[in-house]
Amino acid sequence: MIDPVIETVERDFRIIQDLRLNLVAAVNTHVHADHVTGSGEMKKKIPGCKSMIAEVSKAKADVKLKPNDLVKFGQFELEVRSTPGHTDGCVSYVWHEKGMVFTGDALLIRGCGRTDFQEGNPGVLYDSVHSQIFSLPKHFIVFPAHDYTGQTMSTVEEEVKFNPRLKRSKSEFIQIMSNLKLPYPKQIDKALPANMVCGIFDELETAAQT
Ligand SMILES: N[C@@H](CCC(=O)N[C@@H](CSS)C(=O)NCC(=O)O)C(=O)O
Ligand SMILES: [Fe+2]
Repeated sequence: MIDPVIETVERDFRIIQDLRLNLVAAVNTHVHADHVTGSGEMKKKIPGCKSMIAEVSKAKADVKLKPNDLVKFGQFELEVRSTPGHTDGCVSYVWHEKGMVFTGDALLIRGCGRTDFQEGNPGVLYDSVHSQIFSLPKHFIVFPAHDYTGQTMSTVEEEVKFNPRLKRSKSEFIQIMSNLKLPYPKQIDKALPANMVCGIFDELETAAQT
């Protein structure tokens, strides 16, 4: 499961049970700022499920991923590609056999992750997306972490052609990203510390007491 969300853990757990699946991993694309990860709660429900996130993020997890690592599940595997720029620890997961890429907040549909907090850097993000995602075969399906218009997927070809930010030159992109003036995510103050400890609030309390 990629980027589980704490509020939907019960729902997702029921689906996993209905389908008689064995969840081997709760993998995160980055330390999210707008919601708390469900990785820790899912691990409590499914012993053996391992939480994963990029080592660079410095967040707690069972498996700290490095670029080019392979996340294996059943007969399949996801390739970990480092795509910093929204945060330093952002990764995208490429499922080569199925022609899919899970881009987190690095590449959104006709957009991209903001670069005005955490370790945001528009130049770095531009290079990440162009070198690690736009270099994939054009038919690969793009699944981002968010969409604010109800869309769920795109393709590499569509984003190369139509992404209004990333189809431009690097200097134009940096200019656009520096002038977005977006409001801060509502949950940021709660989400960032919680996501450093797998979304488990008990761990936060323990850390505060020591
Ligand atoms: N309104 C939402 C937060 C919206 C937001 O800032 N989204 C982030 C991704 S979550 S870190 C983003 O990068 N947006 C890019 C954009 O162009 O909108 C909330 O309050 O949670
Ligand atoms: Fe994010």
